[in-house]
Amino acid sequence: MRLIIQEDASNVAIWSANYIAKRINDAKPTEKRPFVLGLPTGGTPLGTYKALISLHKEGKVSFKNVVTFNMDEYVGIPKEHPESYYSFMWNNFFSHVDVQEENVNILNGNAPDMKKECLRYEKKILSYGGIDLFMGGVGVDGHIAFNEPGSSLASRTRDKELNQDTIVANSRFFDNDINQVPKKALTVGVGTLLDSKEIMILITGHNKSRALRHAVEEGVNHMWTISALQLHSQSMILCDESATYELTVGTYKHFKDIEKDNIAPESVWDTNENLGW
Ligand SMILES: N[C@@H]1[C@@H](O)[C@H](O)[C@@H](COP(=O)(O)O)O[C@@H]1O
Repeated sequence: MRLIIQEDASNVAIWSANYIAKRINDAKPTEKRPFVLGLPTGGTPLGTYKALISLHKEGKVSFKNVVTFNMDEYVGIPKEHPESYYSFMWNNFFSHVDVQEENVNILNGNAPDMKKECLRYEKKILSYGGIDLFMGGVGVDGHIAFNEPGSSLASRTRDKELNQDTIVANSRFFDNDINQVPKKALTVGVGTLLDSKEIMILITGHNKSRALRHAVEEGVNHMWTISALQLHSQSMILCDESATYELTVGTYKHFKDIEKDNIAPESVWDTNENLGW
C-alpha cells in the first residue's frame, strides 16, 4: 500500500484530482471502452470535486467517456432530498462537468426489492469489466463506504444498518438531529471495492488519525474495514499531516522517504491559482 502524505486538505484535493485526471487521460477512454470511476460522498472529497471541475473547465480532462459508480446511498429518503447522495453528487460534481447522465450509476435507496437492486449494481459493474479506479473516504471508526465495523471483508453490495457513531457523525447534514438521519443504506461491499483495479482513499483531519493508524500499522481486521486495503495490490492512501498524529515516527518517516519523489503525479497541473488556494 502507498501512503502519500500532503501538507493539508487542499493539497490532498489537488493531488487526488490531478491523479484522477491523469488516469482518465492516460486511458484514452472511448464510448466503447470508457474509464470506470468509483466515487464517494462526504466532506472529504469535496475539494477533489472542486479541483476536478476546475481541471475540466481548463480543458484538461473530460468525463464524456467516463462511467461512474457511487459507493453508497441512504435508504428511505427520496432521491431529490438535499442530503441524498444522488443530490450530493449532482450538486457538487456531475452538474459541473460533461459526464453523461446515462453513465452515472448510483444505488437506488428506494428500490422495491433491495436485494435485486444490489445484484443489479454488481452485475452492471461487471458489465464494464470492473472499476478502474475507486476513490473513497473513511469514517472515524474506519468504515469504508458504509461497511461498518464487523462487516465481512468479502462482502458484496447490500443493505446495511448504520451504527450509532455514523448516525451521529452524519447528523451534521441533517440539522444535527439524529432522528432525521436514515438508519440504513445500500453500499458496495468490501469485496466489491477490493475487486477494483486501483483504490485511492482520502483521509484528512485529526479525527481520522485512529482510522489511518489502523489502516496502515495494524493488521487486517473486520472491525476497521479500511484495513482491507492491505490486501489490494494497487491501493493508496492520500492523507494530510493532521491525519498522521497517531502514526509512529518510524512509519511517518518511512512513507515520507519512499514517496519523496512522488509528491505529485508526473504531469501535475498547477491548479492552485484557479482554485484560489
Ligand atoms: N458513507 C460515507 C463514507 O463514504 C464517507 O467516507 C464517510 C466519511 O465522510 P466525511 O468525508 O464527511 O468525513 O461518511 C459516510 O459514512
